[in-house]
Amino acid sequence: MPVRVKICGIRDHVGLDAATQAGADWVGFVFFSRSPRNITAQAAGVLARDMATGGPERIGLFVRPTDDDIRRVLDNVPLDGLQIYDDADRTDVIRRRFGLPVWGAVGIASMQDLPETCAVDGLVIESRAPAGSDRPGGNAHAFDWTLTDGWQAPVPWLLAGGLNPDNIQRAIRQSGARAVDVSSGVESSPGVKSSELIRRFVQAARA
Ligand SMILES: O=C(O)c1ccccc1NCC(=O)[C@H](O)[C@H](O)COP(=O)(O)O
Repeated sequence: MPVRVKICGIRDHVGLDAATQAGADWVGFVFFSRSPRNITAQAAGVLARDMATGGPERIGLFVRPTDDDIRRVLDNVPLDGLQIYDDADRTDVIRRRFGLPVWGAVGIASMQDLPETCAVDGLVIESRAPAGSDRPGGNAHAFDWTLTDGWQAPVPWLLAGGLNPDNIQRAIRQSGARAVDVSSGVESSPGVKSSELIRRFVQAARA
């Protein structure tokens, strides 16, 4: 089974088309106002509805969302899953309330941070936000990939944080990941996706 790839922080057709053509498994829309990748529900709705069946699945990212935050997005955007930050206690409730698969994002600094159990459908394992960052993800910040090598993950998981076309093969080798998630590493500037970097990233991840 080839390594599965998520291209996160899609904001326009350039990024979406590049991710689709490269054969990405998922694309992510970030609903977090402090992110350079923030997208409105209206704009994400246009992109998400334009996507052909059989292409990438559509994941919505939220940081400590209220039910209303999620509902407002779902009223406009057909999503296939939710990725939740900083709200481990509520992920199970969110999952049952909205009837969609939920991934929990976990920032790790040491092996002790790797969950042994969880009430989500998937985990996004990424580095803890560096000091001074005002967002829990999308920081282009990598962690020691060997930490996950040999980890008995309770559910399928994605490796994230600081990945790019030049380090992805080493990251996969060292971490044992079978799915990966990238945002900053396929951008020409914060929030602006590069078709060429997306193509190179997916190709390298699957090589
Ligand atoms: O991208 C953001 O700005 C962001 C803001 C708040 C929560 C999550 C965010 N991004 C998540 C991702 O793009 C990925 O899941 C992951 O963090 C990889 O990011 P990067 O290190 O930029 O590749």
